[in-house]
Amino acid sequence: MISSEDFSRYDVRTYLVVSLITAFAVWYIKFLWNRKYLYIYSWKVEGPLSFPFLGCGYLLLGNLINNITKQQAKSRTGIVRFWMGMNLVYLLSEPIHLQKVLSHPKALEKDYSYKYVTETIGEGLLSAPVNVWKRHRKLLAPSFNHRVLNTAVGIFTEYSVNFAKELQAVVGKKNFDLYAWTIRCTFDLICKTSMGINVETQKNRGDQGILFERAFEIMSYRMFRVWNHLDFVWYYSPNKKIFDGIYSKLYDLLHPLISKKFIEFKKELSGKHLDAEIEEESLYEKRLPFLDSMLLDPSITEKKVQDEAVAFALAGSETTASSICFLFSLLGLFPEVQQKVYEEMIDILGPDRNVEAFDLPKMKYTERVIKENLRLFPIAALVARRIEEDINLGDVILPAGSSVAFNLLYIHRNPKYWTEPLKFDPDRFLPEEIAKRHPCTFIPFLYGPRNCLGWKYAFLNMKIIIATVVREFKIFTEYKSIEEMEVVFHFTIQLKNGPKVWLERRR
Ligand code: HEM
Repeated sequence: MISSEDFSRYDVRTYLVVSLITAFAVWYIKFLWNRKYLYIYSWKVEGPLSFPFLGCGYLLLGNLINNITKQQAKSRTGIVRFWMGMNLVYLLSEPIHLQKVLSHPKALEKDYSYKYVTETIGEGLLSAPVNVWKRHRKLLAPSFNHRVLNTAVGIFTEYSVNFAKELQAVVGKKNFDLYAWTIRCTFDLICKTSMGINVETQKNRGDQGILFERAFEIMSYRMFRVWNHLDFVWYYSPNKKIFDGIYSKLYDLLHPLISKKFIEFKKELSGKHLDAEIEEESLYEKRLPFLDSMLLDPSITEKKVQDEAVAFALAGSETTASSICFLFSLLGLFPEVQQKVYEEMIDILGPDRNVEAFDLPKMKYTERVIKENLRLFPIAALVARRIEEDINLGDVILPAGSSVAFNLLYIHRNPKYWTEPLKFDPDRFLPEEIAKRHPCTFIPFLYGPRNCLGWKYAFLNMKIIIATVVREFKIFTEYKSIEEMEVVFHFTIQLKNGPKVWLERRR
């Protein structure tokens, strides 16, 4: 028998549940109504099946980049829309669309998902909101022109020579961990050139750089596995603990050194009048580590410099190291290309001379090889921006509040613009061939005002490493074709089964 007390308790519970459901339904309808224009616009563009709340989240499971590429390959218009949770995202691939959006002043803000990058590594250029980004980019850009970069060639050479010496230890060893060896070199280099700090991971065989691969993997879990967006899920996830461990290793290494530098620099500058022209000129005359140009701004805080240092350490070392891994596999796969690179280096440098700044523009064939490597394997393969104002692409309007994403792997292998896209052919980058293509068919460093700040640095770094290594070693790989070189996406792309290379001494 149900007593009257039970009955009223039951009544109250029902009342509470019904009220909660009604409140949620009202909130949800209002939420949908406020965003109705997003839904109306989205219906006009083709895209995969999506579910309430989850959107097309199922595409993000498994091999994310492959799943997205398959969807794009089906598209007739070059625009695919999909819902990432409640976020409307347009995937663009037509060069004219890319050019318009990437140069648009209201498409400079990074996508919502970068919030998780900021939460984990702070507000560096990579993920900073536009107001912070503008100021920092202006301060840092002068350090990344050819003239200033050339002042650092001696450092790049010294570290690359050490890299080649270190590699002697793995000669003949099949499937050694090339990434681990390479990132020690690129990490030491970025710390030295951008912060003026000797971290010596190459000498000590340190693991800070190696951990970045894992850090990027975890960061992409946070961004693309939508349940990790819920703070309480992330907070208790084992990945968070691993990430925090990696971050604190990096922080413990960089923080005291940067802190000391910050205090010394501010002391040195106090009372001095800073003239913009003198500041820039001083970069050429007395080589300053790149991040020092930030310290010239009296309003800059130590936290901002720390955030930028971490962003540079990640963006500047991991990308170049991964790119070198792809490149070495390709040089192993195409020995005739490797031979031509070797001959070019012998022509320019002879067998023993170190690279100097004036040698770099002469490395024309090697530059084409680097570009063809970046076409086939664009390291930062998936990037996204937020649309703050409606952008009209002709047939389609990208509504304010939506996002755009660019799958560079698809753009760079699109058969509409690249004949035999899986053929490794550096001569696609002969000047006369480049002239035939739209500039946005090849955008490994993106395009427009928020492109990669370090692209010239990356070329310089890669050219010097290649010049040093190919004169010492012949590179081999177990891969038999480019099709076999399957990639996985972890914020950057990596070879699923590693570079599979080994080295033999040339002399
Ligand atoms: C092969 C090497 C590299 C590739 C393929 C690459 C690619 C990219 C791409 C595609 C972006 C845009 C990311 C986005 O919008 O989400 C980017 C941004 C950036 N990269 Fe690179 N990068 C490379 C090397 C470097 C190096 C060596 C540095 C530093 C020395 C660097 C520093 C940066 C910075 C600071 C940004 C943020 C720029 C901004 O928002 O203003 N990158 N990079």
